[in-house]
Amino acid sequence: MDNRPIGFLDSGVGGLTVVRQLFRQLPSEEVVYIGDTKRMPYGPRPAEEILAYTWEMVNFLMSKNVKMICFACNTATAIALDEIRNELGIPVIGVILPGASAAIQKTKTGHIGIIGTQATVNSDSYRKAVHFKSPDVEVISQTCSPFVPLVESGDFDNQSAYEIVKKELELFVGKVDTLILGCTHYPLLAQHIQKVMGPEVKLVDSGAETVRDISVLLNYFKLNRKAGLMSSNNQFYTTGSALHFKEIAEKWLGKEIDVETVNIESYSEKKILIATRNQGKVNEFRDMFTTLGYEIESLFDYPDLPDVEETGSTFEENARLKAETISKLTGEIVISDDSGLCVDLLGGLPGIWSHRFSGTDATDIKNNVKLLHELASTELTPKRRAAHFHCTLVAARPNHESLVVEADWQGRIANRIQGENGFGYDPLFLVGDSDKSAAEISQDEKNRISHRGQALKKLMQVFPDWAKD
Ligand SMILES: O=P(O)(O)OP(=O)(O)OP(=O)(O)OC[C@H]1O[C@@H](n2cnc3c(O)ncnc32)[C@H](O)[C@@H]1O
Ligand SMILES: [Mg+2]
Repeated sequence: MDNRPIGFLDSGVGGLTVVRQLFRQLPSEEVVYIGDTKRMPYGPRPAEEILAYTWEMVNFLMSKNVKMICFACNTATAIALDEIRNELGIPVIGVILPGASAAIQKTKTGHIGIIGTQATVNSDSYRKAVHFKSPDVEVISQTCSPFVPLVESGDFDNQSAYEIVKKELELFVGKVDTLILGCTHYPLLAQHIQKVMGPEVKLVDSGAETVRDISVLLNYFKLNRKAGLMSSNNQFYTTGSALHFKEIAEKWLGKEIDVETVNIESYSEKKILIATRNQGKVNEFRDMFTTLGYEIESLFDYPDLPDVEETGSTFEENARLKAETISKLTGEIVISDDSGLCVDLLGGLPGIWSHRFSGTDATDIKNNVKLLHELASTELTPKRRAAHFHCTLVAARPNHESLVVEADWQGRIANRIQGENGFGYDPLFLVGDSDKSAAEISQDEKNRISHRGQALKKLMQVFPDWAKD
C-alpha cells in the first residue's frame, strides 16, 4: 500500500483525458498533474528540446513525492520515455505500448491507422511497437497538426471542427478497421473522428488503455492507495494560464479543481555538487541521486578546490563548514555529508573523529584495527558492542539558509573484519541485530537502510522546493 499520488505529465491539457479515465477506473488514487501549456505544442519541436522539457516536468513531479509517473503525452513518450525511465527509481509508464497492444487486439483485418503529432509520427514509435508484437499488421500513419490547437481552443463542438477532422482523415477512410488516437488530445474529437471513419471502425484511446496498465502496475508493485480512501488532494499545475487550464479541465473532468501556475524551468538543473573526497560516499550518493533523476559531481571533479578543515565540534558544524565553504567558492548548490561511527562503550567515539581515528595518516584499515584494539578487552555481549552510524547532511546555496537533516543507523561492532563491500567501518558494523556486516550487504540494500540513505530521503522531501528559484 502506498498513499502517495501518481504523477501525470503532458505538454498541455491533453493528458487530462488520461486523468479522466483514472478518475473513472481508479477513483481512490490521487493525482499530481503538470501541463507545460506555455511551451506546447511539443509535436513540432526537435527531440533534444522535448527531452529537456520532459525532464523538467519529471523533476517537478519528483519534487511532489509521486509514487509513479505516467507520460500522458504521446510526444514525450515517443522521444523521452526510454531514457528517463532508466534513470528513475519509481515505475514510469507511457501511452504508446498500451495503445499499440489494444489496437492489435481489436483489429480483424490487420490494417491499423495511427494519427499523432509530427514528433510522434516521425519517431515511428507506434509502428515499431505494433510490429514488435505483430509484424504482419499493415500500418499507416499520419500527422494531424490542426487537432491539438483545435482541442486546446476548447471550441470544437461544431460543424467547422468536423470539417477540419474530415479533411485530415481522408487518407484512412475505408483503409483501416482500427485507428489509434496517438495523441491524448484526440479523444476529445472522438465523435467527429468516428463519424468520419464510419461506425464499424474501432478507435483506440491510448490514454484509457494506459490506465488499465497503471492499475496492473499498482497491483504488481503493491502501490495501491488504501482502499476506500477517496481522492481529495488532487493537484493540477500548468506553466501557462491557470484560468484557461481550469476552464478546459473542469469541462473535461466534470468537476471543480484548483490550478496553480508554476515555473518549471529551474527543475532542469539536475546536477548537484557533493562536497566530498571520499570515494565510498561518492559511489553511494551517485546511486541514490541517479534514481532521483540527478547527476552528481564531487570534489574529485574540482581538483583545485581546497580541502575544508573540519574544525567543528559537532557533525552539523563540520557538515556546514564543508557545504557552505564550497558553495561560496563555486556559487553552486552543494551538499555535504558529515558522518561517523559512534560506539556506546567508547562514549560515542570515534564520532566526528571517525575519519582520523588512527591519526593523521589514517586509512580505513588502520581505523578498523584501532577500533578492534579499543574493544579487545570488552566482553562480547551484543549489548556492550552496541553502536550506530550517524549522518548529517547539509545543503547550501549562496544567499539562502542551509538545509540540515540527520539520521542514525543502529547496529553492533563485530569481533573481526567481515566482508568486502562498502568503505570505512562497514566491515566491522553488524547491521541491526543481524550477524551480517555492512560490507556483506549490497550497495542497494545499504542505501535503502543506512544512515546516509535515511538522511537523503529526509533531505529530498524538502530539497527540490528549496533548490528552485
Ligand atoms: O569529509 P569528506 O570529504 O566527505 O570525507 P570523510 O571520509 O572525511 O568523511 P567524514 O569527515 O564525514 O568522516 C566520516 C568517516 O566516518 C566513517 N563512515 C561514515 N559513513 C560510513 C559508512 O557508510 N560506512 C562506513 N564508514 C563510514 C568513515 O570512516 C568516514 O571516513
Ligand atoms: Mg572529512
